[in-house]
Amino acid sequence: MTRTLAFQHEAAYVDGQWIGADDDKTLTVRDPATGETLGTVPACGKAETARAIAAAEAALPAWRARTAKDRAQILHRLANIIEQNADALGTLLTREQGKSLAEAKGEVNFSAAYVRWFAEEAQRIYGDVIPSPWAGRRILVTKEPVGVVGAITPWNFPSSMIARKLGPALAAGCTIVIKPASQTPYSGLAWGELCEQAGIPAGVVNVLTGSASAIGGELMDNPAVRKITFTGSTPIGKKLVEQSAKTLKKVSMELGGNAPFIVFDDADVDRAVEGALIAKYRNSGQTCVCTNRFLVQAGIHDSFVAKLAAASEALKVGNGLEPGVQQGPLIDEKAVEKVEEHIKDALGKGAKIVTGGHRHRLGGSFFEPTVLTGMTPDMLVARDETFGPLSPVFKFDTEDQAVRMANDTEFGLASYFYTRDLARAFRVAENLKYGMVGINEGLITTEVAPFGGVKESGMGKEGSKYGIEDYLDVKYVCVGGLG
Ligand SMILES: NC(=O)C1=CN([C@@H]2O[C@H](COP(=O)(O)OP(=O)(O)OC[C@H]3O[C@@H](n4cnc5c(N)ncnc54)[C@H](OP(=O)(O)O)[C@@H]3O)[C@@H](O)[C@H]2O)C=CC1
Ligand SMILES: O=C(O)CCCC(=O)O
Repeated sequence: MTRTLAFQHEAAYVDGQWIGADDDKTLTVRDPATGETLGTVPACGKAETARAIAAAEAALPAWRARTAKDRAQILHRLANIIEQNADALGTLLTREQGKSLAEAKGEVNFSAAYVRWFAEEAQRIYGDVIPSPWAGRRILVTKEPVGVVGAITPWNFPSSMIARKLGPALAAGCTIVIKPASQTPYSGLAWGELCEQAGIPAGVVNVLTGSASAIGGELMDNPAVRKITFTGSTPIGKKLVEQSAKTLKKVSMELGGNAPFIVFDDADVDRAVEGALIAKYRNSGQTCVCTNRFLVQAGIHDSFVAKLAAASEALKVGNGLEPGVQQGPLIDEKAVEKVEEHIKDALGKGAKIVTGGHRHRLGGSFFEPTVLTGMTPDMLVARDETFGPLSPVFKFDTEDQAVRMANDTEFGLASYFYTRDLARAFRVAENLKYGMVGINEGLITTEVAPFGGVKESGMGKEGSKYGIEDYLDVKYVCVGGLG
């Protein structure tokens, strides 16, 4: 096993063992900032996945039999270990993903926060006693772990997307098989070492890298897996829902978005620009809750655009390991091509570049933070998630028009708007067909609130008291013969 960075494992973690692929095949992992090869990970397939599922199934009875307090203590220990190693885990994350070290460490600490939150929730899995319609009987409701969970996670948050799945799964008494994204597998494999250090028994957590279709296929087909949790693109999410229907598993899907960021004439424009920067450029625009469309009311359009452009231009682009860098590279060349395609399409239909618009002089997959104006609904970016540092500004006149434009998408994940009018705040929040709404705030993700979308952005919630429900089955017990 080669190991150059702390927590960098070049092996999959199955049943408490570090293993290679059966055929010794590997995948290469690159640093998106330098193009340098970081190392390899096993290219596992169906057989290794079946063994991981069998290990998770074997570990299930003992794990679910532990007291909630015991599971909570272990999860708190896991959170402590993550926090103690935030620097090393953050560095590993920046190397494989590209985001700035500050954001990477923030993500790692956020992982710890999820684990800690669910350590607490483990102890609040309450049932009910329902008033019985029959004399001599009692109606009890209990909640039980669903069983083995299959988790598939993306490259944009290679640590925290695992935390929001592993945390509730383990808290509920489930065991888990995780497939991290192939571009960022090390932060996923690091969970193996973290769980080992926390004393989580072999088989409770398994992490496999390799072929998405082979690992995913086995996770979907194997009847022992009772729940699938996925974060990634909508087309793959739909495919997994279809595949998992053969064995009728519970599913949670955190899929794509097309977040509107509406700024009304009565907004505090400086506050809106501050929120816009984080809602747009966090992780270089590569989050599913990133603003995809700015909708700005005519009266403040020009001043908002001028301030947003100045702030976008001032962002420091570079290798995420360098001090002060705010914008790392995009994940790969394909991601850059998508941003270019959206810009080219918009310019062809009449948009204007206010700032940026091109590949960054640093080369590779670095891209200039970009602001476009003169946007219209027929442009690609109005429908399709850019997943990059592109701020397209659409102008509107009335509140009704803004809400109509915001809702004119098949997605429904995050939305944001800025206003100082209280009645408008409630009206617009209620009319936005989104799972999450930020009013006068551009960063709303927290472990204590329910994260999730409606429409084609998916189903299920992660984080909060709701986030554990998908990992539980409700059982009704009727006790008779009580006289
Ligand atoms: N909601 C979100 O947070 C995310 C949204 N996206 C959106 O999706 C676009 C494409 O990104 P991309 O990385 O390709 O997203 P994908 O949905 O392809 O990948 C997400 C995860 O799913 C896995 N996967 C891919 N194909 C299958 C399959 N057939 N069966 C099982 N698992 C599979 C991937 O594995 P592998 O890495 O091995 O291919 C990865 O672990 C982005 O530009 C963005 O718009 C992307 C990432 C996160
Ligand atoms: O992009 C995602 O899938 C999750 C975003 C998490 C966050 O907002 O930190």
